[in-house]
Amino acid sequence: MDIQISHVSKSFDQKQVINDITFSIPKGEISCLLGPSGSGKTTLIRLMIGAIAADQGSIQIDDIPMPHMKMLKKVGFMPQNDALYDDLSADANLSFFGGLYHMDNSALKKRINEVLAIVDLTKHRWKLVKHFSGGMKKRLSLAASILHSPKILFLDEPTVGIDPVLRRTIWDQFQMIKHAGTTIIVSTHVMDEVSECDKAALLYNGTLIEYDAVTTLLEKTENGRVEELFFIASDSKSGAER
Ligand SMILES: Nc1ncnc2c1ncn2[C@@H]1O[C@H](COP(=O)(O)OP(=O)(O)OP(=O)(O)O)[C@@H](O)[C@H]1O
Repeated sequence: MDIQISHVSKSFDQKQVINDITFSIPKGEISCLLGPSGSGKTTLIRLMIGAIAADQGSIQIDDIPMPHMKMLKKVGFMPQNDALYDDLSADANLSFFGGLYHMDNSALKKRINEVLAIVDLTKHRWKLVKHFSGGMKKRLSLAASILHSPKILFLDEPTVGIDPVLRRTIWDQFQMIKHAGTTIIVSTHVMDEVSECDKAALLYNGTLIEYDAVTTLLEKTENGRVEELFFIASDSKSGAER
C-alpha cells in the first residue's frame, strides 16, 4: 500500500509543527522518518494513521483519504510508549488486541503462535508482562501491532532505550516483516538507523528537508553521514534568519 501526503500542515496552540509537507511513500519498502526530538515525527505518524486531522492538505493510503474506517484493519501501529497491560500475560495481551480487531478465536490462536515466534517470545507466552524486561515489552508491542497482518505498519521510535544487540534483533524482525510484504514507516532520531531503510524522510522543525532513497541521500554527503544534511538545513535556516 502506498501513501500520498499532500501539502499537509498541522498546528497545536498556534504553533505550526508540520509545515506544508508533500511526499509519497511507496509500498513494500521501509521508509524512515528521521529527525531530532520535536521535529514532528510522531505528529506526522498520527496524521498518517488518521488519529488526528490535518489543518491543511490531504493524506491518502492507496487512494483512500485518511482517516477511513476501511483502513483500520489494514494499518498496524506501534506507539512510542508500549500500550500493554502489565497484569496480563503476553498471551492475554495479544488476545485482547485480537478482540479489538474482531479476529475469530481459532485464527487468533494460530496468529498468536506466529507472532510470538517472529518476536522470539514463544517461551514467555504465559508470563505476566510486569515481569518482562523493556526489550521484551518492545517485542511484544511489535507482535501486537502485526497481529492482524496489516499491509502497512507504523512504528514510532521502536528502538528507543534499547541496547545495540537487541536493536539489531528488532531491525532483523522489521526486515522479515517487510519481506513478508508489509510496507513499514518507522520514526527514529538515531541517525545510524537510516542505513536499515530503503527511503528516508528528513524532518527538521516540522519541515521536510529531504526525501529520497537512502543511497541517494548518502551520496549527497561528504562523509557518508546523514547528519550532514541536517547541518546544511540548520545552516541555511540560520543564514536566512540573519
Ligand atoms: N497534542 C499536542 N499539543 C501541543 N503540542 C504538541 C502536541 N503534540 C506534539 N506537540 C508539539 O509538536 C512538536 C512536535 O512533536 P512530535 O512529538 O511530533 O515530535 P517528534 O519528532 O516525534 O519528537 P520525539 O522524537 O521527541 O518524539 C513538539 O514541539 C511538541 O511539543
